Amino acid sequence: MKAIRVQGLTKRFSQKRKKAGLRGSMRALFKPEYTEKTAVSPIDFEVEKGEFLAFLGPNGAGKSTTIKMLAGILHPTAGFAEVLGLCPWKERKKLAYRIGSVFGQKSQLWYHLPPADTFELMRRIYELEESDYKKRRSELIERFELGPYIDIPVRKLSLGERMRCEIASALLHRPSVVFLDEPTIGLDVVVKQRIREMLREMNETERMTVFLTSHDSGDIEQLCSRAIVINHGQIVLDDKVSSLKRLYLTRKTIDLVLREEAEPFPYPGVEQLLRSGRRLKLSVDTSRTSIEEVLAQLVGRYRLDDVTIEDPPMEEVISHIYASHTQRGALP
Ligand SMILES: Nc1ncnc2c1ncn2[C@@H]1O[C@H](COP(=O)(O)OP(=O)(O)OP(=O)(O)O)[C@@H](O)[C@H]1O
Repeated sequence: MKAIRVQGLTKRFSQKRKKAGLRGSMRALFKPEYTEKTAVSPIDFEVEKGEFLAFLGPNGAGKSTTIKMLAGILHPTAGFAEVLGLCPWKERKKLAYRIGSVFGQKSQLWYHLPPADTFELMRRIYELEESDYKKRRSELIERFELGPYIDIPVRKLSLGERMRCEIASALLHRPSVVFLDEPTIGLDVVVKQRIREMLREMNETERMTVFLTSHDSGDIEQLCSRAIVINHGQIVLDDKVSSLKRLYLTRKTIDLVLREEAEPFPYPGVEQLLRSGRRLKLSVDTSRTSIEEVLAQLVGRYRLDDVTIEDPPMEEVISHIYASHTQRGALP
């Protein structure tokens, strides 16, 4: 069964243009000029119930605009969408009871109050029955390990603690579809990993459909089964994450700080990006050699002070997709 259906969904924004200076301001006031910006070109896709979908793209690609249309916050310029059988912008209120959303860059918790108070507000907004609410609340507190934070004002929480509370608060009313817009942004590796585990568990145990946008290829690799890549408002790829990994997520960067001056590290499938003082930065082609193998070699050869492993930026993945698709003539 489909949780989300989208056909020809389009959003164009009309933007007022204003030249610099007082003259420009006067002109814009009396004779405004507008330009049209296409944020989302006609796009089509479907999401199965219980699917964990990655919706990817560089900055300004149209991800948030699409989510806003699917959540009923924005009216599209054209096209059709159905979320849980409802038209988001026509049946927004009805849909709100069945979906949840988390915007990593925008808190939904009251800043000066503890998360427990926002939970209580959510209970009222969603008209949750007292006993069911209490059961769900304890379940989420346990699963997201919120015990120590639930009664502390949000402003005093770390980003990772706050994010766990944000996600739990969005799940209080047991939504069937959840939109997560950059839920791991700004978090350190350990917290990111913990949040990923929690999300995976929720998706598996509750068969919740998750629509995730992220710039972090780690989120996608570890959580999602399918990925849709959007760029300039157009879908450029809709495929299994396993194919995305095999074809496009084939590079990782290892950044090392060594105890001694860095010596060159010639190794098949490894390219040296930087060697300066004690710093060595390498790019690993994971289709040729595994990260584990390279790390084992590095540990055997050098004494290490620090190691960071990074995924390629989304822009790089997109240009890789473009390069291979345009070669085949599949993209404009
Ligand atoms: N209210 C608006 N008015 C005019 N243009 C807008 C508006 N909202 C978004 N846009 C434009 O639409 C395009 C898509 O924006 P959107 O926020 O959907 O991108 P995104 O993929 O979510 O980017 P990011 O990853 O940076 O959040 C951008 O060029 C943006 O400037």
